[in-house]
Amino acid sequence: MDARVEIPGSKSLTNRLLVLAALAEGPGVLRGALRSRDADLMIGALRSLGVTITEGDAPSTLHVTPGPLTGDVDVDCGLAGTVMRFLPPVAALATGPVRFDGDPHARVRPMLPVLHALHALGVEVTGPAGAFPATLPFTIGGRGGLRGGQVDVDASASSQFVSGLLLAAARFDEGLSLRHIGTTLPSLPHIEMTVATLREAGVVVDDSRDGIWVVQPAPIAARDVRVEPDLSNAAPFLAAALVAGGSVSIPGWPASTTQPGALVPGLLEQMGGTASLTDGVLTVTGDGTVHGIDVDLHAAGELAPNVAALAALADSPSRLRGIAHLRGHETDRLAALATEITRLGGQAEETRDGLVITPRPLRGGVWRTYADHRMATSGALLGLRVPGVQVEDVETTAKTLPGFAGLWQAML
Ligand SMILES: O=C(O)C1=C[C@@H](OP(=O)(O)O)[C@@H](O)[C@H](O)C1
Ligand SMILES: C=C(OP(=O)(O)O)C(=O)O
Repeated sequence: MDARVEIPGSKSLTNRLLVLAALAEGPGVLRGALRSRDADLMIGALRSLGVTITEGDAPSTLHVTPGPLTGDVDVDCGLAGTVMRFLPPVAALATGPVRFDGDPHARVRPMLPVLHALHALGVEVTGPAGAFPATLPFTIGGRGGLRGGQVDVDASASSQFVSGLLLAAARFDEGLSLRHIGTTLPSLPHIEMTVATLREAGVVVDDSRDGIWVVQPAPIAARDVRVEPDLSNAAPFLAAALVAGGSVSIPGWPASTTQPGALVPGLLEQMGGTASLTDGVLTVTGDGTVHGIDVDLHAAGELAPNVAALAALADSPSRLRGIAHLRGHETDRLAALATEITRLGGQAEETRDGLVITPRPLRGGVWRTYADHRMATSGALLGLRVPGVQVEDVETTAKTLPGFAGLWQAML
């Protein structure tokens, strides 16, 4: 292979910057924004809350004009963790009830810690039949503002509980002092991304103590910002260079970033490739050799499905650790990966906090995707090596990368 692939904007940055633009003190612009199911659900929800969002010269240019946040609206979260975890604190600022729901599987993704935190901060949170909700669906009783203060959150199931509260916190009267009280904390780079985007918008955040974040109340600056490409979505393309042999280049690779996808080049080097960054173009080269890996992915769990697919094609066993929280992702990713790798003749076992994968000769068959975009891209990787792999519902990649199948085809 010798391919160059342009990757659209980062989901995590797009949905943070949309929330901050919606809460800002004036109109702002996002350039290079992702347009995908998750981003469009965020746009739709913010519009229904009273924010004006229009396209500029391209669909990826978004003009955001904040307005008074109005309630008595329904928010469809789809399967987007960023929508279901980032918007309830915003809804608390709206003037009326905001009803949240989503896809069938979204109804089992963990929500309780963020709902508990809002309740502790004085927000009315109700579930069906009046019970306190642990998952979607639920209703946030917006009162047009929130005092804020101190709150404890167990974020061991998802960093997004912390990010969501921090993103809205500058708009609370007293800001927020948030303490994580769980034993583990996944995806720390995503919390650092939240802190960085807040600081770039002029908000003062103190993160000098482990597990404690203090956000000062302040106006959020209106800005004109460019979104980096989604480095986690670059992962399957770069990994393809190892599986098929050859080179894959991604232009627009940032020199420094808070995206956990920054770990991709190093991971692929450990697994047998070489990586170089020249003039903003990241190139990974492989010769068809894939080595097994023993890796703790708690900081970058969203890379685990692609790493697991590579591991199933490797010349030695692999162990993926630190990713128990993947059981609460789009699907139970540990179960899904173990089941699907086994279905193709491989050997993959779940551990308490990850997977052990022992390479075996694989055969073709249907690779089920469980509505999970990263299961789909993982199946595509296996199909580069194993004849007859059929990826079920490849369009599920539209969650963060519509057009994945076309980009993949063009790469080959
Ligand atoms: O804040 C974010 O943008 C994300 C945080 C992470 O969530 P978890 O901490 O729940 O893994 C990550 O897996 C997800 O893809 C995106
Ligand atoms: C976990 C993921 O998504 P979400 O933002 O829905 O949590 C992911 O994209 O891998």
